[in-house]
Amino acid sequence: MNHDASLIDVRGLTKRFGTLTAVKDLDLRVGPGEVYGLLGPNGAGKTTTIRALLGFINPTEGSVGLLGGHARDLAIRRRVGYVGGDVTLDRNLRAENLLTWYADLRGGLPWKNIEQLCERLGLDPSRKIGQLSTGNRRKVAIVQAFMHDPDVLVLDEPTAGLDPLLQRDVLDLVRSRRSAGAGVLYSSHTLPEVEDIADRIGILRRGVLVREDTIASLRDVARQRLELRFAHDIPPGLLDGVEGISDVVVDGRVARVVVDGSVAALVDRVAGHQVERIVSHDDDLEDVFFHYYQHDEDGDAT
Ligand SMILES: Nc1ncnc2c1ncn2[C@@H]1O[C@H](COP(=O)(O)OP(=O)(O)OP(=O)(O)O)[C@@H](O)[C@H]1O
Repeated sequence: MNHDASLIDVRGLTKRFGTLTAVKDLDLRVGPGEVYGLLGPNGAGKTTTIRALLGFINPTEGSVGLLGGHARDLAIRRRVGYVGGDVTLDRNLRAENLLTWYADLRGGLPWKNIEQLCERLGLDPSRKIGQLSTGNRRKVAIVQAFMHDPDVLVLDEPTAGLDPLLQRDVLDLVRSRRSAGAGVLYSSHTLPEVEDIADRIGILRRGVLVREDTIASLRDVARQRLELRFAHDIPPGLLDGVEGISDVVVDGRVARVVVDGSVAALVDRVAGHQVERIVSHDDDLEDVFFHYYQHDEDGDAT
């Protein structure tokens, strides 16, 4: 196992495509045994960062370090596992042939390792890639990324197209590598996907890392949306002036509110009014962005 302080070490990365700055002056480090969630809306620069890190494109400025070297060094590449956002695989190959090819690239691996991973994910490796469903093709990509117990994992939206059970399996695989000391860069659109697994997260917006923090701190800026369903029509004014709630919409027996912080005042107010059901939705990432940007006038990349 590697003992470098940072397994992933991006310094001052800027990538321009013509006049567009896709990533601007990005610093990002991932240490051993750490999962870093890289979040951002479409076009924020996540994939560009990853492509630069893996040496697929050259930085305009700055440097990208992997395992104390560069991804173009084959000895380093062999210790990295990568799942790309777009999985393009040769449709005529059988999954097992493709996986063997990847194993050979990495200096050969026991087929038993690959078989175990396929079993764990419920993938039949004798099928042709072209005959597999989108989710099963993604499993092939996941098997090749994890088959060699990599010291660094770079995962660009790895669970897109997978059902929730498989998403959980993938997260378990990530956890096992983390326990073994690997560093993981995990890009996603959504906070819920990474919040259970990431140790730290960074939010990219228009190529700029506008926030880097632990999940707990980030959650502080997320608000909670509640839907309360009453047994009877809601009395007029019932939800007026409740501390910490806003955006109140009352429609017959249903009220929708946004809660900032504690729900105590709201619960006190509706006590005795026969609330039958309360459904809670945490803010999704876009809402967190929105909320966050209200306090971040300088977070623009351009
Ligand atoms: N090869 C390229 N040539 C020109 N522009 C590019 C190229 N690659 C990316 N871009 C632009 O750079 C910006 C960042 O794109 P990138 O794919 O890194 O975002 P992303 O955060 O991964 O988005 P998504 O979540 O949609 O995959 C976008 O505006 C995109 O159009």
